[in-house]
Amino acid sequence: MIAIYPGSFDPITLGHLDIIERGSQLFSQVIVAVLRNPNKTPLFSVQQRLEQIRQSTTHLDNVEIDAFEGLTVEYATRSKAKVLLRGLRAISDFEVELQMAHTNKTLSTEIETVFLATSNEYSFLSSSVVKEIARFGGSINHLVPPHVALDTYKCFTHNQTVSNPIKTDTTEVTPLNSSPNKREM
Ligand SMILES: Nc1ncnc2c1ncn2[C@@H]1O[C@H](COP(=O)(O)OP(=O)(O)OP(=O)(O)O)[C@@H](O)[C@H]1O
Ligand SMILES: CC(C)(COP(=O)(O)O)[C@@H](O)C(=O)NCCC(=O)NCCS
Ligand SMILES: [Mg+2]
Repeated sequence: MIAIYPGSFDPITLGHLDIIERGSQLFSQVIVAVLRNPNKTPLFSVQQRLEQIRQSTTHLDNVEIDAFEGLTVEYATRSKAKVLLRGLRAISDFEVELQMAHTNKTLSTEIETVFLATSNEYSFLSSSVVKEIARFGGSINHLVPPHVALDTYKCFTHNQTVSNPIKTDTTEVTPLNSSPNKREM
């Protein structure tokens, strides 16, 4: 059975990756689908996000990456998917997700929404949190894959003084204000 995992993924986090990995154990194929949303101003272009997700999921044979516009259920029907996979972190997610699931059911009775509960260690984690931390020079190495950390730091370097240049070829990426000399007490 094919499942779509739709979302913004701006950028992909370890929380998303956890849902993708667990979903890939449950379904024959998982399509991670980035919504082309003209109403949002994302940090990363759709193309960048697709590449970030692709690099994060090379170890998963039955995971595909795609972008779509319009209604998710219509995209799911075109893709021959029967399931929309979504993650739940908290009650706040539940309210929004339940409304979305019910709305989608009115649009297509064929497609079911399946929720996976977040893993404990990622229950606080969102793309917004990652961007907020990176914007202020904090470390996001424990929150996103290394190449995504690098991309994200780069986005925020143009208007900041970087005392520790970001490494480009390692798995540990240096946050903007990680130098103790730069820290103001
Ligand atoms: N840490 C996480 N654990 C489980 N599910 C998650 C986690 N982060 C996001 N999700 C789920 O992934 C799907 C796509 O979410 P989305 O792209 O909005 O990410 P987000 O982290 O919520 O970003 P934003 O802060 O921009 O809303 C949603 O179903 C969301 O509930
Ligand atoms: C893309 C998404 C799944 C939400 O993703 P998000 O959790 O990243 O905000 C939702 O906004 C969506 O399905 N948008 C496409 C339009 C649509 O199908 N709307 C009806 C369901 S509310
Ligand atoms: Mg969200």
